[in-house]
Formats: sequence, structure tokens, C-alpha cells
Amino acid sequence: MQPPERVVDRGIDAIKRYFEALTDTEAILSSRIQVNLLGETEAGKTSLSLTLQTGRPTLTESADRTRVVEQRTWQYDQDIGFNINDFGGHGVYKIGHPIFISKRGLALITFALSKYDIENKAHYQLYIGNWIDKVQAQMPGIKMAIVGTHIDRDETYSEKCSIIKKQFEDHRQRKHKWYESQIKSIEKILNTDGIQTSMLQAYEDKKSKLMTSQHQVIDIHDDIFAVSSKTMEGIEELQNYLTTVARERVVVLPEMWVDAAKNIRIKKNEGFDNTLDWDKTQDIILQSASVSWREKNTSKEDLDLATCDILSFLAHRGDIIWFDSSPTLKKVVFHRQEVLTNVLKAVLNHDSDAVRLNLQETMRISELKAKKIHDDIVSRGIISREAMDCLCEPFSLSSTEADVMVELMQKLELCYQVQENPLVPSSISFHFPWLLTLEKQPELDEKWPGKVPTGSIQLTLQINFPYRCPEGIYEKLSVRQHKHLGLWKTKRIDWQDGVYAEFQGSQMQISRQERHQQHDPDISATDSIITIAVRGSRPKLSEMWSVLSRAHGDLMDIIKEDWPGASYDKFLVCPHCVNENPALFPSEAQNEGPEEVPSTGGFGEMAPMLFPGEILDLTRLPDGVSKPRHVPCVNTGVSILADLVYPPHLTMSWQEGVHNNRDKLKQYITEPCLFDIINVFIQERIFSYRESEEIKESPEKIAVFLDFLTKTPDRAHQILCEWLEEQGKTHILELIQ
Ligand SMILES: Nc1nc2c(ncn2[C@@H]2O[C@H](COP(=O)(O)OP(=O)(O)OP(=O)(O)O)[C@@H](O)[C@H]2O)c(=O)[nH]1
Repeated sequence: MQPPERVVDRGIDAIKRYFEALTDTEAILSSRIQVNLLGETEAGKTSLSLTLQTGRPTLTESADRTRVVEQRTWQYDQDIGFNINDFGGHGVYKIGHPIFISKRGLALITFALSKYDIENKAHYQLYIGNWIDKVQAQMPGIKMAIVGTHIDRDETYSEKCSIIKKQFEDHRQRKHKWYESQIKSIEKILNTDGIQTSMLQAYEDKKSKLMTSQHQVIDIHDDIFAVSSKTMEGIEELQNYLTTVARERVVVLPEMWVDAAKNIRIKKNEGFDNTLDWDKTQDIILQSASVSWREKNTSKEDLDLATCDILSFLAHRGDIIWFDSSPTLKKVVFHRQEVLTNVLKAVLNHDSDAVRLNLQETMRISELKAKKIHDDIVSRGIISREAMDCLCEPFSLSSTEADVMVELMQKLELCYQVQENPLVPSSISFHFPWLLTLEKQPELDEKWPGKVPTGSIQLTLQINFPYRCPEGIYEKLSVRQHKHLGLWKTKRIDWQDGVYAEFQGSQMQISRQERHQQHDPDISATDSIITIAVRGSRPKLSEMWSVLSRAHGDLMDIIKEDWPGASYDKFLVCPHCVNENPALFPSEAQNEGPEEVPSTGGFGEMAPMLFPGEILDLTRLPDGVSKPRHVPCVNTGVSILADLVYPPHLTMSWQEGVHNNRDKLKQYITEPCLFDIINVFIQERIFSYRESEEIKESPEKIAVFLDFLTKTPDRAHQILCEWLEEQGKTHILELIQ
């Protein structure tokens, strides 16, 4: 209760300021809970939100599918209030939730009981299951409840609710079982005799991650609330639940904080300003403070700190949207969330005709130019600064607000900024992967052919998301690559489901695929796969690993930030299998249509060998485990060089290998063989004549040769390996490789 969690998160100074504020103003018991109404269209969300707000039966005339989020408040009593977020069916909700939903809020999964057909198994997944999975993945631990509306239209609602409860229990069990089967399959691998000790840690990490997720409680209220916004039946039970939760979460706040929140709400209801700037916000805070507080906190710094304390608390609770992550964003408070959603909706509009209309209405430009701008937006996902201003025009944003919106879109990683013409500083445009509809361009078949070109190697990481990829992960990953690629914009090619990029010495392709799984004919689930592949030549291997590890790190960070509860599995695909079987990575044409695949992410009949992707998380191998030089490909029995499966810091370098096998090499390399090698090295200008003589004249010829060898560049090692292979001296090759 005291101090609130958010204050504690901000550290000891914030706690001190909180208690100081309490000495100057009264302590108020307060609870304001954010209630998020989620669900399919026509679920009855708006009617329920209005009914809760007014306390009277209220029905909307019809559903409003264009709404992103509408906010209402319901004041239960002096201490307890609710901020209700009523989410609509507009596509922007996909990115909207993390901005609008507070982890401390409540999510009500709403559906119309009258439409729910218990005979139709797909209904559970559509109306309830998918929503639970989504919320759970995005905000693990958030309190949830299921609410069935329209009971006045359904006499059998109570029997239906008992069946839905059972379906919900099955859903919980299914999730549990999925984790269990994944854990079992790892345990099976762990119990296999031949498992590489170096691989053990990666499998153990994978298992423990799965076990944590499995035990994550789905905090959902056991009963299903059945309500009618027409007759008010069941509304009281729902209200009681909400107020009980609110009472459990009462906190003690300084009166000035409560007053500041109230005054911000008044500004919101007045609806004059799109946003509150820093000065206006501080005026509100000063108005809310007592004389004694004002006398004690006279400096600008005192007021700035108090402003941040209060805004941070209110943003965490879901009263306002405020980001303190950049100096520009910090200065603006989004107290009317609809302003932000409307701008996002205008910019991220997938309706091509609406975009065209908007451009024609607001821009005084030729039809030809409008067409080009329109095509850029709807197919290439590119919005010029000029077009951005015009899309925002209907909202009468000030220039600061427009700048803030643009910065916010970049901060949220909805887009990245590109200067299209290096000579024209104003030729700025914003690239939104969300808007891309372009198919893969044919020129990419040349740059990235289906089969790995001779002389190249491919490192491949696959991340499999069972039951659909959480929305926006791929797009955000694509945007995040810009910070590594920024300077080489021309080397990046984007299409709807992928991005190709060229780095110095290597190429990368990130792509996504969807695969339908038909475990149960009634429940069609879709698995998603994000593949990060890097190609290059062997000498560039270490750079290739850096590129792969960086993209992997980006993806893991995004999952941690936005979808901490998402289930996924990651694998490093055996480079040998990739090389042998280009069909493992089907071209776009082959991607069409549903395809049945095993949940391990296999590829039809011949599944590639998959190594645990957790290898990429290892910073070092466990104590006592020596770095591997080779790993077996179980599929083919071929021995693969470990540096194709492990990042360089985890593998044994060839020099370490030579050192470790020194005694055996001294035994196997005969004098004539040594002389032949020396000749090759002289021809290749690796050894000088003097060096070769030094070796030949030494009583410990082989030992001296090996010492010389480990000091030579990698090229010498490569030449030696090739020569040994040509000569069929595989017993030496294996020790040296
Ligand atoms: N009889 C009856 N009709 C309801 C009830 N709740 C909503 N409706 C009607 O169902 C339709 C959809 O209701 P809304 O509240 O707009 O649904 P929504 O979930 O907000 O819909 P979207 O805007 O598409 O997200 C409207 O015609 C409402 O009048 C209810 O409990 N009983």
C-alpha cells in the first residue's frame, strides 16, 4: 500500500520524495484500476463499458469497427475508480495494446454468449482462446476474466457457461501438455548416450525456460461472468468483482497526486488540447500542491522531479500515456489517448482507398504525385515527411506535436527514418514494415539463390512460435535492423515477409513463414517461423556469427520487451543439411497454402538436424567441458566442424586443436610426409627457406614444425587441410582440422 510499487521501482530518492509529499499534503487511499475490454467485434464491449460508466442499461446502436480504443471512466466511490479501455476492431489494435494496456490493469475477454455455438469447436478459440493466449503472451501475470454478454438473448446461457468453463479448462490443460511434451523431448535428448557434453548446457537452459513458462499461472477468474447490458442482469456481480480487485490494490497517495490526476482528467474531458506540454503539466501539478509543499520545493529541479514522479505513476496506472525514454517525448503528455490512436490509425491505415482519399483531400498536389505517394505507402510502406504531415493534417497537430508523433513512431519501432537522397537533407522518409505489401522481388533470386552457392556457407537460426507469431515481432525486428544497416541503406531490400541485407563480406536474410497445423480438424492452428540466415565464405565465418548473434539478440530483446510470455522454440539448423538440401528453405512459390509440419519445425520427410538455439545464449561452456572441434550431424552421420554450429568463442580454434593433439600428431606425421608439407608451404610462400631449414635440421622436427604451424595465418591451415585431403591422409586431417 505504501509506497506504491511504481514509486519503489524508481528508487530510493523517489521513495524519499513520496514520503516528503505525504508530510505536506494529506494521505489519500486511492485505487484506480485500468479495465481493458478485449474481444471480437460485436462482442458488446462498448455497451458494457457505457453500462458500467453510467450505471444504467445502455446499448450502442451498432458496432463501431473503426474504433481503436475509447476511454471512459467509472467512479465507484471517492476512493475507487476505473479507467475503462474499450478496444475496437481496427487493425491498429495490434500494435496498440502494449501502448495502452498497463500490466497492472485488468483484461476482460468479452464475447456475445448469444452468438457462441458450443457445437462449433472453433468458437472457443476465436472468441476466447486466442485472446487469452495473446494477452498472456504479452502481459504474463495480468489479471483476466471472461465476460459473456447478450444473456437477455439467450435462455440457455447458464448451461453454455458451464460448457465454456470446461473448454477453458481444456485450453489450460492443452497449454500445460504442450509444455510437458516439449520438456519430455528435451529430456529424451538429454538421456541420449552420444550427446555432446558441450551441448548439454544449451539443452538444460532450454528445459528450464520451458519449465518456468509451464508454471506461469494463468491468472484468470474461475467463473465466467454472464451479463446483459440491456437488462443489467449479471452486471452487479461483475461490478463486485471489479471493486474487490480495486480494494485489494488500494494504495496511499499524497493528496497532491490525487488532485493532479483529477485535474488532468478534467483537461481530458474538456478536450481542448491534443496533448499537455511540460509547462501546462507543471501548472496543473503546482495548482494541486499545498502551499507548504510549494514553499519547500522552489527550484526548477524539485518541480521537474515531482512532475516525473507523478507522471510515471499515472502512466503506469494507465491514466495517461507518457514516455520518459527520450528528452523530446518526455515533454509531452498524452492525456487524451484517442489523439494518439487516431494519428496511428491514419498513418497505419491498410485501407488503400482511404489513404488515397485522405491524400487527395489534404494535399494540394498533382494527381501524378499523389499516386506516387500513395503507391509508396501502400506497397513499399514508405511515407515521406510531406505525406506524413498530410496524413496528420486532420488532427490539427502543432509542429511540436507532429515532431513528437514522428519520434514516438520511431521509438515504438513502427518505422525507421531514411534520408532518401544524401544531397537533399529534407528528403526524409519513414519506412513502415507494417505497411509493406510488396512481394519478393525477382532480383533477390540472384542475390540469394535457393541453393547455397558453392564456396559459401549458411548459418541458419529458426524461431518457431507455436500457434501464430505474436503480432509485430517480425516488423519490429525488421525496424531494429536499421540501426546496423543505416549507413548502407542501399544494401537492404524489403518485401512483405522478409528483408535481405548485405554487410561487408556477408549477406543476411530474415524471413517469416506461416504453417497451418491440423492436429484437430476443428481447430486450425497456425505456427509461425522466423528464420534468420547468414551467408558468406569460410574466412568470413567469424563476422557471419556476429551478424547472426546480433539479429538473434535483437529478436530476444523484442520478445522480452513486448511478449515476455510468448512460447517459442529456437534451433540452429545443421549447416550440412542446409547445404545438402535446398528444399529445406522453400521459395515463396512453395510457401503458398497450408502445409503439415512436425512441431519441431521439421520440413516434410527429410527433417534437418536441429541443434538447440540456446547455444547462442551461452557465453561460455560449463566448467570442465572442453570446446568441441567437431559435432556429428545425426541425420547423415557426417562430422561437421563445430564452428559452423557454435559461435567462435565456444569452439576450439584449429591452433588449440593442434596443441591438444600434439602427441598424436608427432606420432602420425612421418618425416617424408613432413618434408612434403614443408615443400608445399615453401611453394605457397608460407615458410621461408631459412624457416624450412630450421625445421629440417632440428632433432625435434615435428614439434618445431607444429610450433611454426600454429603461428602461421589461417590460410596456411586451410592449405594444409586441403593437401592432406588430396593425399588421403585423413587420420592426420582429423587431428589438425
Ligand atoms: N440484447 C443485447 N444487445 C447487446 C448487448 N450488448 C451489446 N448489444 C448489441 O450488440 C451490438 C454490438 O454491441 P457493441 O457494444 O457495439 O459491441 P462492440 O464489442 O463494442 O463492437 P465493436 O465496436 O465491433 O468492437 C449492438 O447492436 C448492441 O446494441 C446485450 O447485452 N444485449
